[in-house]
Formats: sequence, structure tokens, C-alpha cells
Amino acid sequence: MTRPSQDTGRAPTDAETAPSTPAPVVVGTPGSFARSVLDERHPALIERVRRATPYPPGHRRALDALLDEITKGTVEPLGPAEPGGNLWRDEPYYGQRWADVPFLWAESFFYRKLLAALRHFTPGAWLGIDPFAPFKNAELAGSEVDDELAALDRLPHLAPDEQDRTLLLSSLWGNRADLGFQLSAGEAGLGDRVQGLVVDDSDALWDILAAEKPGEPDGPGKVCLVADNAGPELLPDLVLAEHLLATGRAASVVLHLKPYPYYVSDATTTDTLACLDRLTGASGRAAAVGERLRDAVGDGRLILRSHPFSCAPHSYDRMPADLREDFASATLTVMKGDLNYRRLVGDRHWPATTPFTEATAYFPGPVAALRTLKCDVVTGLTHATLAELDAGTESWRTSGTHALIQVSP
Ligand SMILES: O=P(O)(O)OC[C@@]1(O)O[C@H](CO)[C@@H](O)[C@@H]1O
Repeated sequence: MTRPSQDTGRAPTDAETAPSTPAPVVVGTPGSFARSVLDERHPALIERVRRATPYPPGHRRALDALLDEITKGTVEPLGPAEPGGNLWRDEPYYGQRWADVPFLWAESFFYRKLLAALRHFTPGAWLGIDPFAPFKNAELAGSEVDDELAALDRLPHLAPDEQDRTLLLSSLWGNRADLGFQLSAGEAGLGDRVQGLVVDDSDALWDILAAEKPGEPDGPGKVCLVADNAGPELLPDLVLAEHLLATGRAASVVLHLKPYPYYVSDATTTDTLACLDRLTGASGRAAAVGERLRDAVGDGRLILRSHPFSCAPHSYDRMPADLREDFASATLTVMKGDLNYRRLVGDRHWPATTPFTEATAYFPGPVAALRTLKCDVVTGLTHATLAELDAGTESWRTSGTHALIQVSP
């Protein structure tokens, strides 16, 4: 029954009764981005994983079964003996077609099932083995990383505000180093970066982080940096973290990592230690930054945290109290990457001009998003920017050629 409005006694309009948040993105029909991830990216990934490591017959059969399930079957729960499987027991999607469940949930569960197939959590010889390590290691060892590290030697020749901007943009564009996304790009490779950002709130970001603020004699506070991909993304994130510490923008940085391998390239503690080794094993400024980061871990100014919610199939509006407390007590939380963006604003069909501040209103403190655009979800665009983007290349939302820096103070 339609209830009359309390103020006027009249029946509410459609707009007044409409839910304030749009519908979640579901995997959906062929042709959608979400469906292409399930139909193309995940099967290709299973094949890559199978080829990268000499898995024994049981593992290979389990990979076959997973491929079969995601391409032909319905969502099946984890096996009864799977360690930690109880965390996934009460999910509402078992027995449904993969195409019919929320995209965010489907992807997360796919990665969890992949780890189960490879006995990642099962005591024994394969416990804790990262199936994505061969890709991550090759990328970290690559000559492109050598070039990026060598470029750090030029940094002191820049003015301080240019140093800030260079390191911020390097962390932002590092987000293209995402092997899942590169799998979808295929042989054509990644398109060129577009000059300029679709939203650039970097001034607001630096204002929040200003080293000396009138009326705040306590000095800098804590910055939470919610990491995304390992290797070529995590390196500039770590360099940025060191810059925030060295320039007095942060007294401490909490680096949020994944507790286990996830979304192919997502950074774990192991990946972070590998990056520190890569830095200290370089020469010049990169090595010095690496040493300072090691010291910062040692004296508690760089804190590595891996909360289980970092691999949860939910948006951050469902974060548990201890994580909320961490973000609430930070001067700024910086969310890196596309998946964190989806989880921050909610993986929903937002009109692209919905204010970012509105979509993140629940967040317990100032929050910034640094992200290259690799999925359909976006908020905070002006009508003019949206019109311009829609008039240009069709795939601006998903091609990783566009990027944004958004801040909700
Ligand atoms: O979070 P990241 O590494 O920037 O990107 C993750 C991603 O590659 O995976 C998802 C689809 O599988 C999308 O959110 C995006 O395309």
C-alpha cells in the first residue's frame, strides 16, 4: 500500500519512494563487463595458473571441476572439510546460476574456490603457496621496474610540490599493474593513458595531509593506505608512504594488505617484503628509500595489517568495528585501485554524476580514492565530463586508460 507523506498527507511520488541506493551490479547477460570477467577472464586465469606451477593430479582435477562449475554449473558451496569454510556457509547464493549473483560476490567466491582447489588453506605440502606468485615474481623482476626505480634519482631535482605530484601520480597509474585486467586486455595490450584525470581532487588530499595545520599542535597523524596490486603498483605506493613519513604528512602509515592471495595480483605481506628487497637491492635513491622503509617497519611507523575483511565479498559499508575504528582514527584513508573503489562506493549502478561524497557518506573519516577506471562503476563526474567521455572512446569506463583522484573530506 502507498503510504501518504507525513508532511503533506499526499501520496509520495516515485522519486520519493525510490530506494536511495541503486541496484547492485550482477554478473548478468553476455556482453556486460561483469559477465566477460566470469566467462573469459576467470577461465583464462585457471589455464594460466595450471601452466605456471606443476600441480599434482588432485589439484588439476579440482581446477577442471572449478572450470566446469563456473562455465556450466550453479554456485556450489566449499567442501565440508575446507579450512575456514564456515565463514562462507551462510551465503545466500548457493544453487543459483553464477550469472544471477552479485558481481562482487561472484568474483570473491571464485578466488576463494580457486584457493580451495589448490589446497592453499589445507595443512600439507601446498599450504600457503600463492598460485599467482610466478606472475608476481616475473613482474617484479622486470626491466620496467628497473626503469621506475632509477627514475627516483631525478626526484630531488624537482620542486617540493612537483615531488608530491609525481609520487602521487606514480602511485595512481601504478594501478594499471593488475594482471587480471591485463589478461582481459589480451595481446592488444593496454591502451595509452589519457592525459589529465577525469576527477582530480589532489589539492584536497594534500590539504588534509598538510604537515602543519593551524590549531593542531599535535602534529601529523596516521594515514591508512589500503593497497591493491603487488609489484609495480605496490612499489610506488611504498615510495609514497615513505614520502608522507619523511615530509611530516604522516606520523605513521598503516598499509592494509590482503591476508591471502586474491584477484591475481593483490598485495600480501610476502609481496610487500619482496618489494622492500627489490628497493634495497637497487641503487641510488631507491635503495635509500628501501632502507628507510625497513627502518619504519622496524620502529612501528609503517604498520602492515591484513584484516580478513580485505578479502570479503562486501562493500566497506559492512566493515567490522575494528576496521572502522582504524579508518576513523586516520587523518586520511587512501583506497587504491578499482576493486577497492567498487567496495568503497558500493558495486552498484550509480549514475556517474552521483557525488562521491554521497556514495561514501557512511565512511568513518576522510577518504581518498586513487584508481584507474577498469569497471563500469564510477561516481563524482561532472555532467560536462561525462558528456565528453561518452562522446569519445566507448570503453573509457573499463579500459584502464582513464584515472581519477577523489576525496571526501
Ligand atoms: O582492483 P584493481 O586491481 O584495480 O582491478 C581489479 C579488476 O581488474 O578486477 C575487477 C574485475 O575482475 C575490476 O574491479 C577490475 O577490472
